Amino acid sequence: MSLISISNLSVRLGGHQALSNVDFSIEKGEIVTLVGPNGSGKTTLLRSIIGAIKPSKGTILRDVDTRIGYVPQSLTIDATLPLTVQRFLNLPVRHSRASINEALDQAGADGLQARQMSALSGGQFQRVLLARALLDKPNLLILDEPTTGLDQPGSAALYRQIEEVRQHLGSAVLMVSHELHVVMSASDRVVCLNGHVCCHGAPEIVASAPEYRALFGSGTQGALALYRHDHDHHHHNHADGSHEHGECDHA
Ligand SMILES: Nc1ncnc2c1ncn2[C@@H]1O[C@H](COP(=O)(O)OP(=O)(O)OP(=O)(O)O)[C@@H](O)[C@H]1O
Repeated sequence: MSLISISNLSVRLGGHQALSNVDFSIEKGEIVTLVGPNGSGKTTLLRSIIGAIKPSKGTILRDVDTRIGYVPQSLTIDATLPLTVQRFLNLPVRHSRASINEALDQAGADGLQARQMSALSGGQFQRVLLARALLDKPNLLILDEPTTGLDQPGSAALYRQIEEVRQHLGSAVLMVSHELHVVMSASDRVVCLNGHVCCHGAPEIVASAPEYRALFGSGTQGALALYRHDHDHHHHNHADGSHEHGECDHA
């Protein structure tokens, strides 16, 4: 059975239709990247998978063996609140010192135990979030734009760390990424979301799809298009929210 198997998922948030009729699954050990413009429902899909958002329609099935580790897009910690890394990793559930040390080590954040959360650099903070996600030895690691706020070298280093973790744990990885080289080189599958699944498949198949090109284009313009998502394809049946793969239904 798939680690996660989603069918016909629709989510409404405060009167807004965030997701419509999404089918999606993730298998053991695979790396799946979610791409899509801002507001396209990527975080909503991830939060639905971890059970933080209740779907208005559809089903999300988890294999009994599925253990999820989740790294959120951002986490605000009150800077006036004294909170060491060690204590943060013991919330809400206490873990042994050995497990905490091991998780920090795997996340490349060894030695930060006694530091204040509010005093960490962006890269260290993301690594501590990664360590927290590793505490329960997940076989599915879910990361929502893990390199947000990091510069290029910091971001490359974090992706290397994630790859190391994946090899060590043999876990599947589901992540949102805006970084083209990561999407293209490090994913088994790419899912392009825009309220519905626009397009999905192996990176090279998705890359040749008009929907993907509308997102990525080429060069700098392509990187910008990722955020703009010039939508030059037609959505048949979009008004009723039905699923549409267009010319990219190769998966
Ligand atoms: N609590 C809420 N109430 C109403 N609308 C919401 C709520 N949370 C999210 N939305 C809307 O749902 C849509 C999907 O949001 P989501 O955060 O999933 O997008 P995203 O693809 O992760 O975006 P980004 O790339 O900017 O992180 C957006 O239009 C957003 O404004």
